[in-house]
Amino acid sequence: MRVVGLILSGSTKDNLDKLTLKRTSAAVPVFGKYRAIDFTLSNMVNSGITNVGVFTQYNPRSLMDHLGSGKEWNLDRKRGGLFILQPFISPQSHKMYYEGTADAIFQNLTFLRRSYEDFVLIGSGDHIYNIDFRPLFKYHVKNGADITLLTKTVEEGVNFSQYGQVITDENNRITQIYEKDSQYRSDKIFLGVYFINKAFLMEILYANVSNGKFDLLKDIIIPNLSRMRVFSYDFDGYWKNIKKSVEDYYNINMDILKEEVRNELFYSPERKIYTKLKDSVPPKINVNAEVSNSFISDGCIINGVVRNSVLSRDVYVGAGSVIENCIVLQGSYLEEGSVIRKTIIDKNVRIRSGRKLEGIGNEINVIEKGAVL
Ligand SMILES: Nc1ncnc2c1ncn2[C@@H]1O[C@H](COP(=O)(O)OP(=O)(O)O[C@H]2O[C@H](CO)[C@@H](O)[C@H](O)[C@H]2O)[C@@H](O)[C@H]1O
Repeated sequence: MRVVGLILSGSTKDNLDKLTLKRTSAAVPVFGKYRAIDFTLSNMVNSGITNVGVFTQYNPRSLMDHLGSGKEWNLDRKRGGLFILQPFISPQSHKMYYEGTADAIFQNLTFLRRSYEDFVLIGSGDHIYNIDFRPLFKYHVKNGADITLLTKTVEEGVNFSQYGQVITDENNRITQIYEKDSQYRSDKIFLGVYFINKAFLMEILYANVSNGKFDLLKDIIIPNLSRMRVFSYDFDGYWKNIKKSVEDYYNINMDILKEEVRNELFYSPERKIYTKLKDSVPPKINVNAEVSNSFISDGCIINGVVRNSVLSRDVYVGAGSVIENCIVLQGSYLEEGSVIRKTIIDKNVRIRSGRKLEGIGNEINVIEKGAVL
């Protein structure tokens, strides 16, 4: 089946506070050496997609630097490959931004029109999961669907006001979607992934975007549900959205210390998660260091204590320093004798000797990129 991939990562709003002051949410580092977008991109490639467009507009530099030519995902190709789709000026439009998800795709309709694929998979750069989409493709065709939405049945404790709640009939056809409604309506939530027949997508975009309907879900699909054949395909694996809150960002990173999450995300031989590789040396744990239950990336040098933490590349931990329940991003440097607990330290931070930093209670401390404390 010929499928073109579109990755939405042009949101101008997220709840990640200082972590997205200088990068877009799809480019936030996760699990030490990855960026959030690696998951959706790898999932698409692992499902046989070889033509992918990435929509971006907010702070795109680090995302573009990460994606490069797409070679890490085997997408530097003569035919198809990776395309960065940013807003642009043309004789038809002087709009310098995407007003919503449908608008982003509509402004790049030429990309779709010129693609030779018949189906479109629309995902988001913010989602952490490992899936084979091919059974979903087959299910879509079997149902004669116009659109298939990826959904998940969730347990209690989900903040429904951040998700779309989905109601289906006995054939899994979607009859109603309550978008970001704080009231409980259904334990099936929409995961922000759409599979659509390309001709159908182009038709609904033509009919709606020029009439000011800029959001694919809220303005186009939800009001027209009864006129479309929209089905739900349930995914029962690990799935998280990185941009919902700093607390979620922290907890997702910490999840990698759990064996079952690690196994599901990273140890499937046929579905690897690819990322941009750097040539840092392997980590060095020195004689008096003590490291336990932690993810340590290449280039790190550890002289102190690291417990229950995730360290990105090239982090230096001085002698006598203690890092506990922390996420430390690339290039940060802890001088001797500092103590850091329940804290996210962004890139290239320097923590002076003897400093003590701690998130209190449920609060997670975040140290801004480049800070010297
Ligand atoms: N103007 C724009 N241009 C380009 N890209 C843009 C854009 N605005 C947003 N995006 C991108 O589109 C995706 C969806 O973002 P939204 O902010 O519209 O919805 P959200 O992720 O909160 O909810 C959605 O996803 C959750 C699952 O996370 C569902 O439950 C919910 O129903 C659904 O609306 C994100 O990847 C975002 O970066």
